[in-house]
Amino acid sequence: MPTILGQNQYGKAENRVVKITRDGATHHIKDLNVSVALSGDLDDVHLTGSNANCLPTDTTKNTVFAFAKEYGIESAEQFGIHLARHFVTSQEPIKRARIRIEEYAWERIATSEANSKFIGADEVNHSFVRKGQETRVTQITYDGQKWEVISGLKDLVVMNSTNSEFWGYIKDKYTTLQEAYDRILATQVSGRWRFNWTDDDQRMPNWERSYEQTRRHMLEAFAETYSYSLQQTLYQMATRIINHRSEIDEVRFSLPNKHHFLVDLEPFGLKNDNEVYYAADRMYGLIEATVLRDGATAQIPVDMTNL
Ligand SMILES: O=c1[nH]c(=O)c2[nH]c(=O)[nH]c2[nH]1
Repeated sequence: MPTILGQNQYGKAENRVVKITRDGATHHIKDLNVSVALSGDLDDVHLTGSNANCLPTDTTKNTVFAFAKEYGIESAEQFGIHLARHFVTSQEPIKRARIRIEEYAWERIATSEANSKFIGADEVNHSFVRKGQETRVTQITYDGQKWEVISGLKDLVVMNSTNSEFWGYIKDKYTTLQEAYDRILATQVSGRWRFNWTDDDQRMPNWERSYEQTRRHMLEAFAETYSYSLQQTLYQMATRIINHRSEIDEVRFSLPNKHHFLVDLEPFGLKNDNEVYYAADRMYGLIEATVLRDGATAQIPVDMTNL
């Protein structure tokens, strides 16, 4: 039976491009998920095996990253228009381009140190929290005598666009990782903290205020720590909470290292001066640890933060 080729389109979907613009110490982020779909005179590609009219999806991906460097990302609309026009006007067989873009918004982390020095203090300029509320969680256990309250949050995404290094690690025959002296540090925080309130006769913490302040100390520690590893940042975040919140004795974090890889733009004659990154969603390093007040015993289950 003869068949007829109907609607068809192709391209690279979900190009996760992160562009950092450095205005002195003040950094600006554009974080996009760009999907390219091209169509046109592509019958032969499907019907005969000739790829003469096929611009590789790999090329569409490279174009997204190269354009981020060459022309910047003023807005998702401007960037999409530019890409669509490029594909349609530069390749004769390509008659239509559809560019879909999701943009992830970031806000600066306002640390009290930065606020006290007014905006412009270093800490606030390169530390970001992704817009959209995290999920706040709690678990209460009562056996008729003792209470256990473990609270926390998940899906709070944060990024430092500088002040992060990673070097001096073990190198064996399988190690290919290059040492990094200025990298992006980003993670999606899942954390739990255990209250030392265990008894109806004790005064209860103000749970709402405790959450707000714990979150604030955690974010401030993330923003203010000059990091040599995500492990070190984790320890600082947890320690800051324990040092400032007397109602909390134990903190556990599960921090995926949301890797941002510098894109090699040399093949296109472009220099990538720590500006254009590929945000990988997997694989990811997963850094987990419990930090305890001196004398406290660990009770937060090891895999609780990983839910
Ligand atoms: O902060 C980091 N900790 C690691 O343990 C690690 N391992 C790795 O490859 N990159 C990183 N980064």
